[in-house]
Amino acid sequence: MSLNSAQKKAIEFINGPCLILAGAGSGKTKVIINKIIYLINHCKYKADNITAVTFTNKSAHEMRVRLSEYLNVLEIKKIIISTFHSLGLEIIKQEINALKFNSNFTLFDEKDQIMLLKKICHKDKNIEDDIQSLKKINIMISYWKNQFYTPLQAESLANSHLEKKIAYIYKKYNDYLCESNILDFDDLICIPTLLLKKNQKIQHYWQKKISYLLVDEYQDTNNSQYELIKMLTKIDSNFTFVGDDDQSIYSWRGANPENLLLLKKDFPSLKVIKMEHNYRSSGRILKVANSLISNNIHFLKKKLFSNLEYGDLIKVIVGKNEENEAEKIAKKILYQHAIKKIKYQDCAILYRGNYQSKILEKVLIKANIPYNISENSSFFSRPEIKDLISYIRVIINPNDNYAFMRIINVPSRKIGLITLNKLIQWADKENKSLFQISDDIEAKNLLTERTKNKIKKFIIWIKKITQLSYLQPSDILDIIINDIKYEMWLSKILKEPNQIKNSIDNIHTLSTWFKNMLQGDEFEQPMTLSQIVTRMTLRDISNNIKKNKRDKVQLMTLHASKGLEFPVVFMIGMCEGILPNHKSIYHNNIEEERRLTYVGITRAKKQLFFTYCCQRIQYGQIMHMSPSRFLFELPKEDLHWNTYISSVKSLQKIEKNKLKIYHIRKILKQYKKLKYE
Ligand SMILES: Nc1ncnc2c1ncn2[C@@H]1O[C@H](COP(=O)(O)OP(=O)(O)OP(=O)(O)O)[C@@H](O)[C@H]1O
Repeated sequence: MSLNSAQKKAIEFINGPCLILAGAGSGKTKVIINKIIYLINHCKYKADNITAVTFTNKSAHEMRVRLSEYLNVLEIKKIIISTFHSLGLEIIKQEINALKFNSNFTLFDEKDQIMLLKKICHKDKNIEDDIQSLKKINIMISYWKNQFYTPLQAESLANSHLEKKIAYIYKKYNDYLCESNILDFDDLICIPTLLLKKNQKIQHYWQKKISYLLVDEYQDTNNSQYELIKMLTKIDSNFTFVGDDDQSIYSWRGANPENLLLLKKDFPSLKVIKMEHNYRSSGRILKVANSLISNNIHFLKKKLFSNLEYGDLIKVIVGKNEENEAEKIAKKILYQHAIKKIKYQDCAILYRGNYQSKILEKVLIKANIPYNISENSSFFSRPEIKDLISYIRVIINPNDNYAFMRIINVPSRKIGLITLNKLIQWADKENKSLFQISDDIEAKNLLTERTKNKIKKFIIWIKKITQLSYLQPSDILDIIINDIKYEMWLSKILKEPNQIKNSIDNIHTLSTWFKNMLQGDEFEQPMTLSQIVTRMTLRDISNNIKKNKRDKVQLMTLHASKGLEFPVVFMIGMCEGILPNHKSIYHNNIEEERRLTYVGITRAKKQLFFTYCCQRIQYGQIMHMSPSRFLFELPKEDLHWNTYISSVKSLQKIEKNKLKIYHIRKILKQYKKLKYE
């Protein structure tokens, strides 16, 4: 596959800062891969001086795999290919001596953060401590951190009494993290950025080490990530950032598409190269996508074009209610599969929010259509994995209170909440960790001898495991699982045999990952236990679980579909209040919703369907829905608004014509299970 002239230009421009404005499906992955190869083979860059930053761990992995077709494994291992967070972690680890904390720090994920905030807020009667309020506080703290505001600065900038209160919670939260030698995700960017700002020697070292920086999905960088980029580069550095302002869909996570414009200001010699040739979608799909996105304000103009065939009309399917909408989608898929011989796996159903998948799943099961749902929650959110990782966290850092709290009575050691509360109070009062308090439990009079013995037994066991550090990490994990009889515990607390099986499978998967990571593979160096756990907390493992390869329809949110492509795409719930959603309508943030719709449309290669329903049940009430405003922004001549076209009738016609194919009969049976008009 040869490169087009814009792609060539993008690869061969080396001397100076470069921004590639890459439209959807224009081959940006191909360009980044080829640029790395070009840097090494033609420009004599050393592999260990090249750093490529990707948006997810999954894309980092894919990049390594694709590079392995062209470079030798040793060379690939030398290139830093990671997310911003992993890069930050790398800098922290290497520069630990210049920082205030110990090298045995552990990482807090969102659930740990919420638990800590709950504890802090619980003491304050004026602050709500329900999960939604805690999440909002967490977002606020994260926002302040990413703006590099200290709790004091946050307090002085606070506009309301509530914000002042949250700034105070922020201080408590930060103090706790510092005392316990714990970092959260935002720290992984902010700490190295501040360090590089403060310490010129360290900054020069990293600027020299990363003599060529590539950043993918640049439009999704937030303020602190941009600051980190600036610390790692000089005004005339050689770098390539690839982005598409039309695919910026993470403003709710702090992403700032205006960072694209800032680049020109901060790096005046910036060369902007546009890639507008789309290799993915039919001409009609591209026309519709261009037409939609032209309603957004653009600072950097680009217009995608395609040389592929113009393609079929885009269908708008209308259901009476949600179930009927789902049934119509199911029928279309069965029709595509049976008549047009399209594989299930080539069909994707995209939606705005996970809540939309429920009825869809129900109908797909009913219609016997195999499907694969993209799990938004990471593998590490599963309770059994959380438990085991917490065990490892305590073994690495016994003072990690949240991990300690999670495991003290899992499996049950008959150490109840009352005892735990007493331990927490003592720990607070004496400014010690729960482990330290428990280690000194003999001195506490308020507990019975029996309870003390249970705690002592637990502490002795932790100490015993801590001393096994000479063993392989996977063996340590196996010992933990055996010692605590974890599988037996799961079988006891989980009622459904399926659930038990899944959980046990997950534990085995974790154990296998430990073994693999310990040995290293062609892309990764072997790791220590501490490195594995830190990496695992960082990694969105759900992306790396080997997906069942069977032929299945793909269900996922529009956000999760970014970067993917499918021959047939169904965009469902195309109505006001869903896409755009209520919140964006209320906050007048329609442009981001339009970009999200654009991302969805540009996933489709050959066929695109929009669906919506006239009535939905919301909060127990029937709501009358109107079609999404975005549908009216598309060229009329390219849409076919369907009142029901009976795919069943066409199937029956084929039957009548004596095309007695077993396959079609089977599909007809499936059809009949569904209600239809
Ligand atoms: N020069 C080329 N000739 C033919 N096909 C190409 C060329 N460049 C890229 N492609 C193909 O175009 C498709 C889209 O490429 P890719 O997935 O890299 O796009 P992208 O820019 O990352 O898209 P998006 O941002 O929408 O995810 C791929 O199937 C790729 O193989």
